[in-house]
Amino acid sequence: MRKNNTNTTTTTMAANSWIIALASTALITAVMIIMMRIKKHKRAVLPPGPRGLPILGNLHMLGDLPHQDLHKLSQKYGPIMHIRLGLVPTIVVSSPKAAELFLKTHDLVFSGRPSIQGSKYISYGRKGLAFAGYGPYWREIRKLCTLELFTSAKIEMFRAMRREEVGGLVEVVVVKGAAEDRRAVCVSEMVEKVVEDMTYRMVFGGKDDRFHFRPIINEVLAFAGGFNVGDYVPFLAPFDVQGLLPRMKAASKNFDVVIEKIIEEHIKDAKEQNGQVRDFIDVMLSLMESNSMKQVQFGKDNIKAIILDVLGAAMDTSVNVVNWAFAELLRHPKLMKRVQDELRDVVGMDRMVEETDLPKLNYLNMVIKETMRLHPVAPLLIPHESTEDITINGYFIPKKSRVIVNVWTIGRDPNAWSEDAEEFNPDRFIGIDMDFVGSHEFQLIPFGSGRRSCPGMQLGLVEVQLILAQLLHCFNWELPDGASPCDLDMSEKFNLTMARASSLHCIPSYRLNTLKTSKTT
Ligand code: HEM
Repeated sequence: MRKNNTNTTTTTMAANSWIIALASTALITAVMIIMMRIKKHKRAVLPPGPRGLPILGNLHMLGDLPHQDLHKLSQKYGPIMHIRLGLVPTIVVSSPKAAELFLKTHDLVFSGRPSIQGSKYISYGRKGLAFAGYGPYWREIRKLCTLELFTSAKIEMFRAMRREEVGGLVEVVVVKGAAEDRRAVCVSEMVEKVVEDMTYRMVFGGKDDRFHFRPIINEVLAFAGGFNVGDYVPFLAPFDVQGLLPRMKAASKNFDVVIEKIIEEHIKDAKEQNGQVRDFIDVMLSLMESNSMKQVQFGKDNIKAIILDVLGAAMDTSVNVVNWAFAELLRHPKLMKRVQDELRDVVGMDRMVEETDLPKLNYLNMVIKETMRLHPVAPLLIPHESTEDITINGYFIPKKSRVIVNVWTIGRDPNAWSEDAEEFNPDRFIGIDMDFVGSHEFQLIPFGSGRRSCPGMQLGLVEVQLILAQLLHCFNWELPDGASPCDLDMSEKFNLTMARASSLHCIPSYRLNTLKTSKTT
């Protein structure tokens, strides 16, 4: 008995020594790993930046126009700057060279998107594209969008629809007599309406009274672009100090009710259509039925989230480019005349512009580039997030840092654009082969660049070119009440996208020899 007890005690002691030895080894390894990380971090310093407050960090330094506040800070701290938004380390990138490092050289590391509190409402729990984190899900959805929705074939498929809608825009101005009576019209409202209608027809196959998606799109953009304290100071999230959540919940519920009905109608109609695809919903429903996605269980929520992304991404962006270009041309009547002279030479005065004319309108295309340089519609892109620790130019950037690329500053960089960078001068593009995604030393990137760049760029550009060309070809425009072009208000309003703070009102007068619209040609 005693012997037995002694044996058990010896076995227990041996087991204990093993446990102690293992625990000590684990502890020493853990301490060594931590020491190595500390050492690594000590060697690599964070990029320079302003000191922040406890908890809030630098949030208090950002006002209604955060791109301008960040611009001023970057003038002091340089093109790779570190700030803290609440508890979140944030890197602000503000020069073409720095943008190339983040969006090209190390694109893979910076292709993440931060998870935001509102994603439950604005993207059905990150089931769309724009707010999905980097990984197999995002890759599969991105492939769907680029191969099935925003292809050249789809852009072509909707050409007749765009012709009809933009032709209708001209008719409204003429038929309502504004051009004849020399009455001012609200150009911003007209452009917003035509882009909305084109988007609805492309996504849903029609436009009807149920589609009042503008309010939810505004809420989505406000939530995604606004600086929601809960996203930066997680322990404050449950308190919703800015009162954003109830607004968001209501908007997303309204959207869901309408979109559910529209999808159900499409499912019913599909049976009678014999598989004929009319719009984006049809495309996605056929993918849902074929069950062909490898990584993704593709269901109705995925379709809804993608639709919400497309509406958010397509409606405000093109409208803002047209509005800013129109405003710059009103401010520079000589440049407006050059665009109109080009239209007269290329298209003639006996017919309206067709999409086949667009590639020949070189000067108009330079005007659009110059507009997007000075007035990028997403001045801070959509925030990116680093997916691992990385050291760039000797600066340590921790995993899960938010990365903001200030395209607004890049478009004004005097080293890239010379001393007249603040001037609106489309001629600066003469003889320079520069695309919109950084082909020329990353100077012009209004659609971003790399993996997360805009997949709808071609579609957006066609819409912008067509609307601008048609409005400038069919009408001469002047400001009402004898206002001087240099008095035109050019203030900005930030809501993830950057709109004009005030609407554009101007007086049209008809320019073509005959009234040939979509109905008569
Ligand atoms: C002139 C019009 C447009 C401009 C200036 C524009 C600009 C942008 C920008 C700056 C981004 C973010 C890039 C980044 O974070 O690095 C983006 C993303 C996106 N855009 Fe556009 N866009 C336009 C039109 C469109 C259109 C017409 C569509 C679809 C019909 C679209 C769909 C998207 C989507 C889905 C994303 C998210 C991509 C992702 O996260 O993978 N955009 N766009």
